[in-house]
Amino acid sequence: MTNQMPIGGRAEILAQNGRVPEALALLHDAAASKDPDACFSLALWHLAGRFVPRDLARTRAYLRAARELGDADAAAMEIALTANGTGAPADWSGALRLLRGAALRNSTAAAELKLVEAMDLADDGKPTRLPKAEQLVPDGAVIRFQNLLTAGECELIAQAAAGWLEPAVVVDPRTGQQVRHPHRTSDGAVLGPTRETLPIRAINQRIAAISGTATEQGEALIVLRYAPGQEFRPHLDALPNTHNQRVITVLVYLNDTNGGETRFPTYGLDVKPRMGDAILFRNTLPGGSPDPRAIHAGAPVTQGVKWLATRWIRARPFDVWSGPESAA
Ligand SMILES: O=C(O)CCC(=O)C(=O)O
Ligand SMILES: [Fe+2]
Repeated sequence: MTNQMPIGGRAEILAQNGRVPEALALLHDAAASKDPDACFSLALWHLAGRFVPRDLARTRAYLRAARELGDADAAAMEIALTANGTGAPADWSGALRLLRGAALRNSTAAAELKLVEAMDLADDGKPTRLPKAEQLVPDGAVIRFQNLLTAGECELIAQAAAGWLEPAVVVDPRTGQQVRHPHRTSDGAVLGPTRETLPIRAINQRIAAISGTATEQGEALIVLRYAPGQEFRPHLDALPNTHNQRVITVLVYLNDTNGGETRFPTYGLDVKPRMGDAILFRNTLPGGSPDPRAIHAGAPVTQGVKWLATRWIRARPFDVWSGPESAA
């Protein structure tokens, strides 16, 4: 039986049973005989620092090897890490070259390439034009950018997230069990650096551009899906204790929604979700402490679903790899 299991799975079981040297020998031998699954497993272990020390340069080398041996998942991850600068300086044009290669063999990559080629981008993948900012409240505390994303871009983000959605959960302090969060009842998916396909990278750079921030200040893009009745109750996005505060939030609506308005009680403002529109607001006062006026909520959806992408932007570059409180 076990021999039918991909080599990565076999190595995983060995390593979990404390037989790490055997697991590594198995993977290294298989990688030397050009097994793509062994190369991909070694890439992931070095990326996560699982069973081996973390080593991003090795991650990149093993991803390249797995891609050259025909592994489509490795190819996708290599493209993402090339563009976002994980393991080597960010290289948009190198990533685009890899995507052009992948698009010849893979329909997902081909669809991504088509979307990226339709964008007006500079050589570093940054946008050359932006929609104009529209102040929704007199002091400019909430700003809207209509049609920041195209319908095709919205659809791609929702599709990319669909496979990773999980219910928002918290740990019940009494039982230690994970339970659904009554405060935020939607399902969510985190599109972190390994899932940052080129369209998503370009969109993250667009969000950075409208907010006047560096792309590296953004946390991973989060996609939320609300079913009828689901909501995000009034809250502040700023964190209670942090050295690197969430200064700005950008929300992008991925579809037209019935109900599900983003509500700002301080301003008596309800923003109706319209596909492709983004809103931006500040979460902190000039001194850096949380601004209570930024309280907001996602009202319950009345019919159909609401798809939303959220980018929380920190005061300084934010390294998703070394934990929420670390600043690069
Ligand atoms: O669903 C909404 O409109 C609000 C979402 C939100 O507040 C957030 O993602 O931080
Ligand atoms: Fe929020």
